[in-house]
Amino acid sequence: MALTREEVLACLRGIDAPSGTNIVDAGLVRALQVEDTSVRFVMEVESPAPYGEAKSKAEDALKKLGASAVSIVMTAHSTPKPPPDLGTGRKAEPSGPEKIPGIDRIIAVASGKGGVGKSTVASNLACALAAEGRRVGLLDADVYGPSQPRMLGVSGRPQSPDGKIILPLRNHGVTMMSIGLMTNEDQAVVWRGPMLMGALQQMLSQVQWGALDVLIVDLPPGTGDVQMTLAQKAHLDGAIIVSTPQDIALLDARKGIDMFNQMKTPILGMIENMSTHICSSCGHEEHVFGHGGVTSEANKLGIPLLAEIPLHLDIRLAADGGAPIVVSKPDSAQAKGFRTVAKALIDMGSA
Ligand SMILES: Nc1ncnc2c1ncn2[C@@H]1O[C@H](COP(=O)(O)OP(=O)(O)OP(=O)(O)O)[C@@H](O)[C@H]1O
Repeated sequence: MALTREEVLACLRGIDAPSGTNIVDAGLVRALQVEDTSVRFVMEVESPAPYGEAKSKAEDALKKLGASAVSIVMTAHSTPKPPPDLGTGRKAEPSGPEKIPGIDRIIAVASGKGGVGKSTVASNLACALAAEGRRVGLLDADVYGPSQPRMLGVSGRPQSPDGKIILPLRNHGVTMMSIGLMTNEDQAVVWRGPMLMGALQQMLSQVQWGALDVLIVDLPPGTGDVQMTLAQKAHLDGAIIVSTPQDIALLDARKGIDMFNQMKTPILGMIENMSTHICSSCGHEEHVFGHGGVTSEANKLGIPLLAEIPLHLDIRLAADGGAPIVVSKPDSAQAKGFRTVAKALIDMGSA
């Protein structure tokens, strides 16, 4: 049976940190994501060794509670190649949402569920906006599955000449930074500063973005701490919600919309991804995940439907190959939806 965030937190309150306080109240549980029976979170610790026992107890307790998959990532010092000093390793200081100097607008690309194509949409939108002449940044804030380095075809570690400012990477006209570029490839998150949330804030303020018309932020799926932190720390000009048409994805998308409404972030629109499938050999059209679900949901909620993006092999191959479809086949029917959204955002004054 699906677990709720409250059940998971209550369960984790039964696990003590070495200080004697339980790991939730000790502030160690961060970026908690509960999806059906899968639970993921980050334990923010200075050094992992003393917390190993608490981690395994938490895993056992969550499995007993009914979790089918548990992923707990400890933030810790990376030994072989320390990333640049991102500051003092302090907690994000409490402050309200702020405009980031040099960045005119910030748009979050979000989804309720993982795997619906949020990162594919974010990278194609960023490249399509760049092709329209906009100055575009892309921040990959998906701490669990950073995929933008692969999608934009960039690799290598960002340089930090003075140990403070981080120089982002650039490809296809897009300036990009990803948490994935600051970690070792086989580790989900290893951060020198102990605070993941502080790290997100620092990515916004210490990365040398230059002057941008728009920064696109690729969020982790769901409605967790990263989303909240972003909305609290940065002035978000709008959110785009990506969903596949089937009910279960829409149900989660609705939660995302609710969260943005509560945070007073305007929803610019929804995108239905994997809308129709056209067979690349025979041209037959079929609706793998149903069709029109997002359109009717958007109508119901009074939110614009920005595009219906087909499920097409070329979109996946382009994303995996490091040159999104709007770059590799800009005139194709598969690229059209993304390019239309980019133009619409510019027309609305949102990008
Ligand atoms: N319209 C599409 N046609 C074909 N393949 C697609 C399409 N959209 C996304 N994909 C593929 O589906 C997979 C998941 O997409 P993506 O990583 O963008 O999802 P996501 O929502 O960002 O997932 P997560 O949040 O879990 O990282 C990728 O392999 C991507 O290439």
